[in-house]
Amino acid sequence: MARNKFDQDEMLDSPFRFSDFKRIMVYIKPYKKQILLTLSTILLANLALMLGPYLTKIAIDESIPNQNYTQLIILSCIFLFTIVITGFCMRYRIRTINEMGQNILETMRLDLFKHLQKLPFTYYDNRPHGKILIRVVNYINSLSDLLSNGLINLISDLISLFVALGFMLFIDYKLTLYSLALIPILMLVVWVIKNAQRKAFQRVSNKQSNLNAYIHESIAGIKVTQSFAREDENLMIFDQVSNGYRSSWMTAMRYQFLLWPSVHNIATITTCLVYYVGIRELGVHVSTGVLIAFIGYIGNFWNPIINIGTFYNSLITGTAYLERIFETLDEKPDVIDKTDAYVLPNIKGEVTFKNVYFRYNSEREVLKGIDFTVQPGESIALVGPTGAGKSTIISLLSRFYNINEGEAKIDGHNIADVTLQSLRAQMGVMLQDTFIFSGTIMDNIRYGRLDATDEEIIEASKSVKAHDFIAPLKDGYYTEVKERGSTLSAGQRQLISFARALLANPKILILDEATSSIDTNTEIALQIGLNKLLQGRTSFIIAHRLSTIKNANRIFYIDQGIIQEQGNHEQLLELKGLYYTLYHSQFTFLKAN
Ligand SMILES: Nc1ncnc2c1ncn2[C@@H]1O[C@H](COP(=O)(O)OP(=O)(O)OP(=O)(O)O)[C@@H](O)[C@H]1O
Repeated sequence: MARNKFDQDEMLDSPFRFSDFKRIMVYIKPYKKQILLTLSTILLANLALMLGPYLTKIAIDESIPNQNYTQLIILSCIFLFTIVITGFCMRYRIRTINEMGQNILETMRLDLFKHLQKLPFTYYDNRPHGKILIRVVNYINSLSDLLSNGLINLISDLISLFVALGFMLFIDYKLTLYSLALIPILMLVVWVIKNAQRKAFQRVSNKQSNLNAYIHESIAGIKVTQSFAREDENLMIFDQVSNGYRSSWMTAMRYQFLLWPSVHNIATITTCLVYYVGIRELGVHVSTGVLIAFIGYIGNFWNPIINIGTFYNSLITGTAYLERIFETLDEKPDVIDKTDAYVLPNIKGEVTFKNVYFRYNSEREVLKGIDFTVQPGESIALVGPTGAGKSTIISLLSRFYNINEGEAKIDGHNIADVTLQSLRAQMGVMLQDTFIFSGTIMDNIRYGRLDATDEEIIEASKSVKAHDFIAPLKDGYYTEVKERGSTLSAGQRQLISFARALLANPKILILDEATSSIDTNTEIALQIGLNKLLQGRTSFIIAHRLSTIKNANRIFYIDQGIIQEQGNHEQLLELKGLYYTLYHSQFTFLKAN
């Protein structure tokens, strides 16, 4: 899959089908009891509310003409009682519905986050992170109304509608038929605009996602933007993306507002029709009380229909978000445990790659037949030009991606056959882009081994020379660092990640450009600690600095996805091949500087 960009609409893998509402039921099911209870209170409130016009009819047609004041007082008391009941029911309903809605959203958000944590690197490689973020935060929040109020309101409105209809039929069935005369027209309007409205909201969700992706990317790259004074250019791009969102929204609203006036106009025309017929028949077939009560019921009949129209609109909007949420949940993690995966026993650290081929996407082979065996405790330096495939080799060893052909084994266990957890738990990995999380320095080092004591953390930090800069800080190891470690220098971030990788006491240590931003003096000191630490561990070190490379037991010179040369420093120099050229070009460069 080609990488999606902020200005590219995402294609939907499978559009939302209305049968997918069954999936939502999974989230709603645990609240069956609350829903039933809420619906009962709604029914009670409706019955109480509907009694009002009927009481008015009795008062007008019987109590007032007969001057029956006792009956009038009783009717007033019953009316008052119905108002109190309605009030209590409404209060219960609002509280329960909101609580339930938020619980449903929380579960959904949790499921989504849980799933995102399992998705492979390829998923994140292929789309802007802003487009993932918007699904967990905005899209889920946008469903709030639909899943809480929306659904209950729909049922409640349907109840109101049928209760009102029942009362209307009971009072005068002819007037009731007049009230329903224009319903088919309303249904026709909904049917005609349905598809266009749905497409319009899919577009809105896409444009909103694009906007989010651009904002996310712009914030992440703000330092580069300001360094290159690209603000005006970026503002123009932002304006375009934002304008795309605005116009998609306006189009969607146009469809939405087609429905609203249709419902309102039909409601008004129907009420006029009932007035017209009612007044014409007044005194013949229809009494004043019946007409007044009927007009009351017409309101109670059309209000739910108007509300259902609103629900329908939010359903269409919500569907555009739901299909994106379900799409993410349906994304199959391809790097997963096999059904019969077993726990990798404690390893010694022998690593074998057998004829490994790999490509990130179908276009180009990045590794072409990588073959090697590394003995436990051996340290391997991977060198070679940029883009040669060095990081890819170590990504495969941690099984961040699945190998396309060939196999990788640790102590004879194929890494594809063991559980990911047991595999990764025995490796200390320090990737090229060191990541620092918000929290204290202590939290950051402890990240990979939560049960590590403070002493162990300090010891690991001392080994990698991180202690030297942490100790003098005002709060030492408890110094708060910001997200991505923006308050630390690049070298300091590397030292923290280094300590983090070591703390796990791994049998296999993977260091990708671990020391590239560390000054030479610190690196020399670090090297002494590192040599000690590497003893008894298998290590793969990607480095461009010769000092780090020279100390390795073996050096693999990688180019174009192939191990072109291997051996120790002296052997490779004697070979007078690619490594020799690299060494001499660096050496000459260093001397010249
Ligand atoms: N996530 C990815 N998706 C697609 N292609 C990738 C991805 N990561 C790397 N590549 C491509 O694979 C090739 C090998 O990349 P790799 O990162 O392994 O190189 P490297 O030898 O570690 O380079 P460097 O020394 O610059 O870090 C490169 O051509 C790169 O463009």
